[in-house]
Amino acid sequence: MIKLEHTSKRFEEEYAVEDLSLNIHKGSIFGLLGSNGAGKTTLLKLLAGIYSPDQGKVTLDGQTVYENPATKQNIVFLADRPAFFAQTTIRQMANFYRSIYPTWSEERFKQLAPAFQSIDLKRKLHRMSKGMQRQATLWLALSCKPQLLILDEPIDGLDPVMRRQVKNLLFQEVAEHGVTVVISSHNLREIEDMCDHVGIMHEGKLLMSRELDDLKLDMHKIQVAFRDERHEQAVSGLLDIVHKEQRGSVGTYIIKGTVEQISEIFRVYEPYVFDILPMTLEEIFIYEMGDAGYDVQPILL
Ligand SMILES: Nc1ncnc2c1ncn2[C@@H]1O[C@H](COP(=O)(O)OP(=O)(O)OP(=O)(O)O)[C@@H](O)[C@H]1O
Repeated sequence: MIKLEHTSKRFEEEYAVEDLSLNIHKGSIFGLLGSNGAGKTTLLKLLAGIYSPDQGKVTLDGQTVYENPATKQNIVFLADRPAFFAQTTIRQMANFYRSIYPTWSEERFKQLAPAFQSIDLKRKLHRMSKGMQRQATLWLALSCKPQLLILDEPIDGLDPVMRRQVKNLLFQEVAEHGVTVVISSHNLREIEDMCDHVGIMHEGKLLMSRELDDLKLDMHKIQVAFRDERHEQAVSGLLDIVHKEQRGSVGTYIIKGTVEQISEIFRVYEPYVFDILPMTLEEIFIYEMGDAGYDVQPILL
């Protein structure tokens, strides 16, 4: 379990992360969303033990991360801009990683080679394209067999085939080795595809952290047309309505609650239209955050 407790990080007088508490469970893929400057990279660097918190603490399985080599050996952080020693090949970087990660697995490195077959082991990393460098860093990271894999914008710069490949590799890591993955992204749809938990950051704070399935079960879009106007007033008093739009006789409601609870209340009045429509994660966020008092569109899009 990764735990941040009332953690803050300032640069000069400005908070990049402010009084942030968060638990990330082992074996989950946690997606961190937020606009530019929200504090995502700073949070990832706190998790990786690259930054020391100004206040609060960051622990992995109860052990402080910062300045704790024994814990940091279990963590790999891939920055949004891959960094290598000048003039090195992936084979040379692999030797370097092997020297600092006791869990490095040469067998795994070889097993993964077919997934990264476009990468020439002898080519200098600084001569590779950005997307190829990303692939190379992921290959090295997975070969370290970390407990915690922290990825800053991992999909950025990859072509669609490689995107799918990376997603599959991450799913496989979680399923087979119980790795915990934390990913930052601006892209809600990528996060929806890959993650089971999601957090939204804004101005250094965590606005929301939830399990994706819970979010989807907790809010519904309903289209309804009543037989009598008074029925609408009657149900309004019984439901947690987040948003409502009326077009002619058909109303579209966004309502919090389970499908069963909501359906039961509407069905009492036997409306002549009653449909439950699918909601995208983007819509769920917009309404959920709107309900909490935030206009989430500029935060996410
Ligand atoms: N090393 C640093 N020195 C000074 N200020 C910094 C430093 N790193 C981050 N900041 C500031 O902290 C705030 C959060 O930055 P951070 O890079 O964590 O955001 P982000 O959500 O990752 O942004 P982006 O999506 O643009 O990468 C910003 O205001 C940024 O200017």
